[in-house]
Amino acid sequence: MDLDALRKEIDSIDQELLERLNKRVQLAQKVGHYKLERGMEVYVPSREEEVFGKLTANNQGPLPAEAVRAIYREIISAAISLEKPLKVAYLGPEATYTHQAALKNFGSSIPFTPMNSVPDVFTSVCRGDADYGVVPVENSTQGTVISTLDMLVESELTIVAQIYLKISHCLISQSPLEKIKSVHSKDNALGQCRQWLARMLPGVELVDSASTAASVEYAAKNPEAAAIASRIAAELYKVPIVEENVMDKTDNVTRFLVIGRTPTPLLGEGRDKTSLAFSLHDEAGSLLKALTPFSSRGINLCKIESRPSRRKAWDYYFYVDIIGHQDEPHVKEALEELEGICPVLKLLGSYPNSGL
Ligand SMILES: C=C(O[C@@H]1C=C(C(=O)O)C=C[C@H]1O)C(=O)O
Repeated sequence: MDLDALRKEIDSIDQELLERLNKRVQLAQKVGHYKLERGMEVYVPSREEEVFGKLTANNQGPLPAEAVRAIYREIISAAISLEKPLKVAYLGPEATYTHQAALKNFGSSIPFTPMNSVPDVFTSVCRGDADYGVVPVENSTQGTVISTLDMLVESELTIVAQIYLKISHCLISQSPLEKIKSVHSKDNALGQCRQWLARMLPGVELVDSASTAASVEYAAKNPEAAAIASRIAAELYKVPIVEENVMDKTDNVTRFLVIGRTPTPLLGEGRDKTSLAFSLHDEAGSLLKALTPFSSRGINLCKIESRPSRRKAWDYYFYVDIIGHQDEPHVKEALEELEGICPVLKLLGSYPNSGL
């Protein structure tokens, strides 16, 4: 085999690819002008999903589907940044899992701004300081991020996309296991490692922090403290990893939401999800009545949970995710019917049911 000849061929393909990529980006810029002139959003998650879907369906290999998606994520990220400089706020500081989710969704050409709390992310998008926000919403082991659900009902923003991220926690500290006096992390992350902590560090104080990355910053300054966070956070804040994979379940996944001001257009073919919240009258059968508009139309419910409404004691909001888009006639009809049944109904957004 002639190594030089193979490399020459690679160089020539790279040149071709680069020319084609620049051509592609120029077309995206034209689309960008069209959208900006009409006040349309530049970032369109449903169109991106269509692009990813076509590419992975037509992919002949040997590139695996995830690699095709990752490559195109970066191409589209660069295209968007040439259409309009987008600003994305996320639950920071740098190197939180939310930061990693933001990168997975928007690619590395988009500038990200860390915020101190979930409500601050919402405020930043509401005020127009950021175009989009990224927040965690639920973890497969530990459940809901309450502040996100509360903010979704309170704010006028809409969910425009979702992101799933595999979460592998590390115990991070300057001290070995036997010298650790306290373990710090976000409450949801501590919960994901509860059994491991009870087994390996019984009796050690567990302290809630604003974020996983903030707990590593704390462990950098306090030698007897440990943090639970990602490998990336340990590397960024230069604190040693004492133990990897300290979460109780290895298939530990967190779902994040991208929030924005304008709804995402329909993708279709059962590939959309809609999130909503409603309250009920205090009477027998009211939950059954509220779910019938969906079941009678064959609309699949993929999540339901309840939280205190904060309006009055023992009044609840039910958070429901359904398969379908609010612009589809059968979903629209179900929502209209539901409006007549529930004292409060709030649509939280329709968006592509993807992001894996
Ligand atoms: C070019 C567009 O704008 C953005 C860039 C896309 C792309 O590069 O394929 C796809 C969707 C949008 O987020 C578009 O809307 O088609």
